[in-house]
Amino acid sequence: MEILSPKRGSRSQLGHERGGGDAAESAVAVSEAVNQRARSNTLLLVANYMILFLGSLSSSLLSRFYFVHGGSNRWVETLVQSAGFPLLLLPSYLAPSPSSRPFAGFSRRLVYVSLLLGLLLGVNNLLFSCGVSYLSVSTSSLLLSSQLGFTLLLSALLVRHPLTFSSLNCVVLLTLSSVLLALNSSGDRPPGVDRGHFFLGFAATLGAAGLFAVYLPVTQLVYRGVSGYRMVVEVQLLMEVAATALAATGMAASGGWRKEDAWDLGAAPYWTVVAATVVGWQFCFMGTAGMVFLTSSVNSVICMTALLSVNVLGGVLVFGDEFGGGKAVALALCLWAFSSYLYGEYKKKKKEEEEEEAVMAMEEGKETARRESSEVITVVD
Ligand SMILES: Nc1nc2[nH]cnc2c(=O)[nH]1
Repeated sequence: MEILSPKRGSRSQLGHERGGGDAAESAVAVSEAVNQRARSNTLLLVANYMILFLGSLSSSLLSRFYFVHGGSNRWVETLVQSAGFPLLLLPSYLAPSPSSRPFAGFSRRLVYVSLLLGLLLGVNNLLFSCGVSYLSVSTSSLLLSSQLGFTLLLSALLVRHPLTFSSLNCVVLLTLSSVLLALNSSGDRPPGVDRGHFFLGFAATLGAAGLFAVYLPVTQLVYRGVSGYRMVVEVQLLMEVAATALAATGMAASGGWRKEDAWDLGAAPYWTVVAATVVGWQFCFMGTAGMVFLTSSVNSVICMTALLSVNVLGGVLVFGDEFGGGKAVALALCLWAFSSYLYGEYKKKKKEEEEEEAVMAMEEGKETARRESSEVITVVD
């Protein structure tokens, strides 16, 4: 997985920290510094994978729970995806940063770009919740898997992401897994959804897949201008403020937050589900943002789409959905695609680190030799 520029160490800084000694000693110091940096990046990455996994699974199951128990307001399902943005103030204040003032590194342009991207995310959220409410889980998973191909293409165009065998192979296998999942879905059209609404859900989900494929690489471009993880959280916070404003305006225009008469579990479970969904979505989107920052938009969309299949399994375990041979093969295909992709990327990253370490050690060796020879010349003089 490529680790983007903000995490790379400064060679001259690392080299001069020792201030003298022989080449071997300096090389060890350089190697230690590189390893330390790699270790903390890996830790952050693993934490992000876990956050994304928890967020995706919980938000998917809770959204399903909401609709299963009579919830029907698509604006509510749109709003909950971003309304938890104040929670991001927590990691924003906890994240280590050279500057203590929040949003200190923000130019006016970065604020505008973040808000604009947030509006795009808001439209995506609305389309996504329309799809979830009108389609079965497997049909929406199938349609959303098209975001893999779109993102691969747009990332190649916008951020010059290299098309590797590992990523292409994974995209093809995950797409096959989703097709298989859809072919094995028993009730394609959920009860109570007429043909018109079914096709509306179909078009909305394809729209969401397309918008997400634009959102991810553009976000990756924006992250080239940020100084660290804390700024990533702050960009995400601004995006979600804009997405929330969009959802709140839509909800107000459609009559505000009305009591949902068809809800069959009472007020306390209703608000508990809404609150838990808000938290779940924050995990999901922060996991995605961190993944884009630490790796790439392609890696991020691969993780999100692989999780769609895991969410289908969650539906089987929690809601007792049918689990036939087709779903089992689809899930196995998905796990195989994802784990072979991760392994391929891990090997690539290891090789890159070794190469970088070798180059840094060589440069450090040259620098020490140059310093020693100039000291000899001074003594002779
Ligand atoms: N378009 C889109 N929106 C999402 N929101 C949360 N997950 C997704 C996803 O996989 N695709």
